[in-house]
Amino acid sequence: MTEPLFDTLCVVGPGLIGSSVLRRLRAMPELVGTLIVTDRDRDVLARARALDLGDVVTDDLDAAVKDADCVMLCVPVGAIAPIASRILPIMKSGAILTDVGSTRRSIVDALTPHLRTDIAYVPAHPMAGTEHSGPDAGFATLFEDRWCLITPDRNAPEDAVTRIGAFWHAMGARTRRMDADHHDTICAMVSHLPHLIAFTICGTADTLAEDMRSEVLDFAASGFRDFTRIAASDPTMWRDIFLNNRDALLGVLDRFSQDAAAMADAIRSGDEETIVETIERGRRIRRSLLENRQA
Ligand SMILES: NC(=O)C1=CN([C@@H]2O[C@H](COP(=O)(O)OP(=O)(O)OC[C@H]3O[C@@H](n4cnc5c(N)ncnc54)[C@H](O)[C@@H]3O)[C@@H](O)[C@H]2O)C=CC1
Ligand SMILES: O=C(O)C(=O)Cc1ccc(O)cc1
Repeated sequence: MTEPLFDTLCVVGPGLIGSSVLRRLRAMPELVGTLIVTDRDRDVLARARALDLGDVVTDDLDAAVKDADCVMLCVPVGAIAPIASRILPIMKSGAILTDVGSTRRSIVDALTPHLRTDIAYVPAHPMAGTEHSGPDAGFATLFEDRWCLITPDRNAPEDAVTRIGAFWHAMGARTRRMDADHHDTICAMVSHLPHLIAFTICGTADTLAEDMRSEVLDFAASGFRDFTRIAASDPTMWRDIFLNNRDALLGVLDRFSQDAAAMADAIRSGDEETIVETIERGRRIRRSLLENRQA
């Protein structure tokens, strides 16, 4: 039998992401010895127990983390640094601290003064999720064939980075290592801006006159429907993402606004060439995305 990757893993926050990790681990008992689950919400803990997500399910954060070989924070971005700074002093020497947060730089900056030389900080962000949240929303195949972006602290030992990589491969993901700022720029473009646009477009539809608004919903074709799926995402999670990735997000939003204004100009002036070119570029991007997925 192969050695487990971690004797004891503690998941803080068994919501969509945490419970998906735990479900997969339940199906691969050889990967981790003991699973400890903690959350600040009693209802979440009751669901975690009912779903049999952990060997130990407790509301005592300190007790949950102190003997773990790896602590994985699966809480909203704004809660990561406060929890990490509280648990770092009591974590076991040689343990790994990781989180699945959707943003990096502000967390790293807040955490750096609290880091210990004998604990490796190796965040890993799975680029997979849904608009649902909570322990019941998770599923074991969520990470299959999806990317997981690993952004290790520069003092993290290679062995710890390799372990976290192996962990996410076992979750079914492909991994890529990158630095925090690069991560934030990429995610601002591929994830945070699309969510911002989805929330905004639903708001725009909602501010239409009452009679038109109900027609928008009655006749919603796939375009608007796709936006509403994304716009159904959790407000706390996305508030934290927007505020913690402010600079990168405002940067791509600015570029997007300029491009939208250029498209408006082209429509106003009847510039067919620019309109067709812009649409064709979209089609090319969609095609190459599908080809990459098949590869
Ligand atoms: N939802 C998604 O599609 C994805 C989310 N992420 C990131 O993963 C993290 C978790 O997201 P989800 O699983 O969607 O959230 P979720 O809302 O489903 O679960 C979060 C859990 O954290 C708990 N929690 C919140 N504050 C806490 C605190 N101070 N102490 C202890 N527990 C606390 C909540 O009670 C909840 O059970 C976030 O940082 C998010 O940015 C990453 C990839 C995809
Ligand atoms: O549901 C969707 O379309 C998503 O884009 C899920 C998602 C949300 C946040 C992330 O940091 C990564 C993936």
